[in-house]
Amino acid sequence: MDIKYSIFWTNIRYVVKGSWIDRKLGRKEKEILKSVSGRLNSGQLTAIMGPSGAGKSTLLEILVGIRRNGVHGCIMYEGRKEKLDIAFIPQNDTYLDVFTVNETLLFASRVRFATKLNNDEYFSKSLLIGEENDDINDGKLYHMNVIKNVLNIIGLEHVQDTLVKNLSGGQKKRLSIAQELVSQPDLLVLDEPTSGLDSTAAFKCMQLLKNLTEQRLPLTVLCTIHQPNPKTFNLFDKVYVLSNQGKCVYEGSPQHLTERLLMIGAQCPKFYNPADYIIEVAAGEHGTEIIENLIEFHKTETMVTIPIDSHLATLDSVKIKPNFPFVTHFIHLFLRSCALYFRNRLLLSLRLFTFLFSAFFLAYLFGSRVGTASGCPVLDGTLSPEMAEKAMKAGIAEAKAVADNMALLFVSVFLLIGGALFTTTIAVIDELRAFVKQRRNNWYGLWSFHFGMLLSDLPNQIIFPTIYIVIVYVLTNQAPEWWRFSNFLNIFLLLVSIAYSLGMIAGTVFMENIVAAIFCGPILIIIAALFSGLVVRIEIMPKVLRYISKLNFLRYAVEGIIITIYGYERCDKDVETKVTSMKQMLMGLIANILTIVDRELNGESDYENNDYDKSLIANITSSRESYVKDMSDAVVRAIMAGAGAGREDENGKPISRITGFFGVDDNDLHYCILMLIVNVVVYKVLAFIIMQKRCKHV
Ligand SMILES: Nc1ncnc2c1ncn2[C@@H]1O[C@H](COP(=O)(O)OP(=O)(O)OP(=O)(O)O)[C@@H](O)[C@H]1O
Repeated sequence: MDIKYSIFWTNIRYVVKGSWIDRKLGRKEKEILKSVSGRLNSGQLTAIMGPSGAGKSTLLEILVGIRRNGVHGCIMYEGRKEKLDIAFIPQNDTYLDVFTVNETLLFASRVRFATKLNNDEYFSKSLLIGEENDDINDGKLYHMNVIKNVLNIIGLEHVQDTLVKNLSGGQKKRLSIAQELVSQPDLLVLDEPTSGLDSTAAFKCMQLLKNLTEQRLPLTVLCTIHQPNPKTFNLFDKVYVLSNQGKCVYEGSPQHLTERLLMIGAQCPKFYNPADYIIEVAAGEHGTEIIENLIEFHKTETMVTIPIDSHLATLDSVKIKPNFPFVTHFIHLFLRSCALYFRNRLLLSLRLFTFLFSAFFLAYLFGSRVGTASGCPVLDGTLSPEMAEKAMKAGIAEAKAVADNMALLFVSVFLLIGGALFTTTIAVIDELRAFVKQRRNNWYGLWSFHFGMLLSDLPNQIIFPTIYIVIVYVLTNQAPEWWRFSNFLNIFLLLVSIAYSLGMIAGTVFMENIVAAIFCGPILIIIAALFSGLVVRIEIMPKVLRYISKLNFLRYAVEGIIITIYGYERCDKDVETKVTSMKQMLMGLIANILTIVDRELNGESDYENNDYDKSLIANITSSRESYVKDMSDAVVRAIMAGAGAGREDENGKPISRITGFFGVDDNDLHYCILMLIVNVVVYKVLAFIIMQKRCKHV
């Protein structure tokens, strides 16, 4: 067999230190792999075997570079090939269920082909297409040919138009292999490709891999396998067996295994599967001596000989690190995200429900008059005992209506935040799991993935919330001014955009635990609500918490919405005229009363001789003008406050009582919007950074 390259690992130790809490609790570090060495030759089908928990998957992940922390020893490469393209297929591969087999492969072929074109140094025509169809300039034809050939090799032609979610377990495993084959990696690494398959399906899967190493592709395959049946076991060119102590007990061909066992004095019983026997030995079922002997034998045998003219380097340095073509990948990923968006019926229905159905329902529930409540004084401009009674009742009714409207606005805030946050969390987890594997296998980069997803979700972030806001604003008769509507809409769109980023962050941080990711949503919303001034007024918060509330995007959204709806002269001229007229009437009334008192007092002789009364009269007379004005202003304000609606600004203009209740005034609006924009940018950048960091370590 022509060996083009080898990968060898020497004295690999893997130590798990445990978390900070583990260390504090005195839990010791755990050595999972204890100085294991071995070799992988190109063009061969190699299996790592061993009892459960021996460290098979761990070794595999160390070799492909997924696990780095706690790894000691070295992994080297020797051969003439400059660069090595390694594809890793995890045990539980992730699929985008809503695509067909053909679509899945077409996407894989397109993005990987674009990468190859962008990295000339390792571009070569696909060996998967025949001579007659090798026109790589005819993109569509090229991909069709690649897919046709891969499907033929893998044996999935008959299900090419089947949705991935409808494939059997074995077919899914084949699809995983097919996705990687379109780009012809040099080394295909698979963690338990036969798990969940019956022995016939497992044999077929391994036979396929064996054929790949022998036939049309110059492929090398390394995989882990549990307990292959004899037929499957004999397919391997080499098996590498780990003991339950994390040490290698055998490295060599399956056919030589019984011979080796004999050499150390152990005998595989007749009619017994040698694979089963060596696993029993490795698990310690036949005593420790036999294991020790096998380990010793392997140690003396593992003498790595390197040809003088070979290219020797660390495996890391020869792994391909391609430059990704951003624009091409962005287009493919954008189109894929759009297709995912529309094919994911559950999410689409959830979004439609959140934004459309609930808009009509809330408008119906709150009624068409709820938005007309302005929180302004409801005095009728006359001064009479009946008026005071009427004003009191009207004021209370106004206060209740305003409270209803506030409830509607806040339900809308939480509905739109929740809708964006939850659906994004679910969608991100789905796409991110696929991304991690595909990124690891050099399909495409984070930038194109992130922006493709971001852009494909823009309609969701703009169109649905806009429809919701239009329906609610119009049907509940909110203030009929264009600028108020557009401000209101903008604030909600900014809010949805922030919620989208939060959903991304929650989905990214907890991508391995969907329950935790979903649970994060309500927690985030509750914390934001607590510091928004909605649940607890900012004024009564302890000073430290007041500062914290300044970091809260929801505070700016709530204040912005209140000013937009109730600020900026929401109380119209009519209200102002009525209040002024009432004040004047009251002024006249008080002035008349005082004049009567004045005259009465002057007519009494006693008062002429009494110094106290004289000064009283003088006081009343001299300060009458301002006194009467202040008095009437105070009485009208008291009526307004007592009636539960409306108040005055420092210039005596009537304003909605809601802005006062929340301690905001008109000048804060631009600041609120600015802060919301800042929050949008901060959360978007944060989502990207977290995604970058998170995907690096998965
Ligand atoms: N990060 C970790 N922290 C603690 N223990 C770990 C960690 N990773 C792996 N282990 C332990 O290392 C051992 C080997 O795990 P590994 O998954 O490699 O076994 P395996 O041979 O592939 O088993 P199986 O065949 O059951 O999949 C197990 O005991 C596992 O619990």
